[in-house]
Amino acid sequence: MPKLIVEKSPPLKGTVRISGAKNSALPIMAATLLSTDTCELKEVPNLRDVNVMTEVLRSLGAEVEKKNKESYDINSANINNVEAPYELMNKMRASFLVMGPLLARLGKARISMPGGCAIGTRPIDLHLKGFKALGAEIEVGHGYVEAKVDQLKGNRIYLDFPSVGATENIMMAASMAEGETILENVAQEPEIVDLANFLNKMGADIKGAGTNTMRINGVEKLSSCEHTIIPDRIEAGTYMTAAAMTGGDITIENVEIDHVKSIISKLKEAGIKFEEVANNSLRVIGPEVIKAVDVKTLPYPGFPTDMQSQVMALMSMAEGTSVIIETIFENRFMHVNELRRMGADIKIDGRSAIVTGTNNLMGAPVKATDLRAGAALILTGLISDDITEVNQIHHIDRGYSDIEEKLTKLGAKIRRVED
Ligand SMILES: CC(=O)N[C@H]1[C@@H](OP(=O)(O)OP(=O)(O)OC[C@H]2O[C@@H](n3ccc(=O)[nH]c3=O)[C@H](O)[C@@H]2O)O[C@H](CO)[C@@H](O)[C@@H]1O
Ligand SMILES: C=C(OP(=O)(O)O)C(=O)O
Repeated sequence: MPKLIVEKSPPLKGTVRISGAKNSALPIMAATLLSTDTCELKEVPNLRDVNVMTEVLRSLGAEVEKKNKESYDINSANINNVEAPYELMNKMRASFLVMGPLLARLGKARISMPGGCAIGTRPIDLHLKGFKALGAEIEVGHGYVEAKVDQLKGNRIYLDFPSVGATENIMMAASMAEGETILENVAQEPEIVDLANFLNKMGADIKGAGTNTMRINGVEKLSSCEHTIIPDRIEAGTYMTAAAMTGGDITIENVEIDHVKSIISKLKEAGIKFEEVANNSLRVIGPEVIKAVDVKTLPYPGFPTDMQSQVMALMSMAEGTSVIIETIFENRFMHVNELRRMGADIKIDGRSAIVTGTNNLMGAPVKATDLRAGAALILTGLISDDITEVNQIHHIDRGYSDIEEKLTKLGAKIRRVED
């Protein structure tokens, strides 16, 4: 199994370019199933999850051509299969996002139920509530969700929680339903806006994306379009944290500054300096001493749960004690045990982690329990004495394009080895 070897590194210096957002690319790739024409996607990140979504689309009958490292042509004119089996679902939860498009396009879908994962149980009740409200009959059994409908019909739907995935799945289905759908208490993440922009370019009629209410007028047909995926705000936040922890001075290119406001605001509070150097470029300067700050994860525009473990790594070396509260996922503290193995002083009390900074962090063999946990361990490895060996890096490859190349270019000591 490959692993990453990370050594104590000098302050990071130089420029890093952020890739397209995983959490935009995946729903947008699923949304190409709605089109009877070719969709051209640019800035698709080079990730394991994108490869899995490619496999899922091909298994449904779509033609997916990878034109170069980050551009794809996808044609779903002849999709002919409505089943996403366990073998594919099991590789990536976001595969469930094909359910809405399949229902809208073919009136049927049979999708393996996504299980929980290292960060929580992650139910799909809100997705199903939305499909039912649009007129679909749903049956759950033997590990599969089966849905069928003659014609989806617009409705008024209120989400009990602004789930990102449920918002995306329902908006994709509603974009080809008969009549108007009013979707309330929806997620407002930038990736929702990117998906709405993509669907609208294909001919959909979606208004209000980025607010808590969307109005979707169903259309009969969606066609071709060209679209560039927005930059990954979590990847950007991770490199900001790397610069902060190493006391570095780096420029991050291809970052949508509006999308990282909550991250910048928290990092500024901790003493990190930022300068907007050009359109979509940000200079990040790490201070000599990081100040402890409290963090609470929230739906966008609040502080993202996908940055919680990285900011915990930062607080592990801060001056003072911070409280980090995770409100989105009930079990997203698996990285705590690994950080403790590296000398971090962290106590858990329910959904809160109390982190007391130390300057005695030390390298150790550790495992990435999930994608962002892996990022936190790499970050901690950059400032720890001796060598950190990060195992189970398939999680990291799900969501960080070329991470060791990008970090090496900034002066980090990191390499991938095969065991
Ligand atoms: C591929 C992708 O875009 N993944 C992101 C997406 O995941 P994902 O779309 O799975 O996250 P959700 O916003 O749906 O989940 C948030 C919370 O809602 C709960 N919930 C969700 C759906 C449902 O039907 N019922 C229910 O109870 C979940 O268990 C969780 O506790 O948003 C998360 C929250 O910002 C991010 O951490 C993930 O990186
Ligand atoms: C939780 C994440 O992703 P996913 O929803 O794909 O598991 C993440 O990107 O941190």
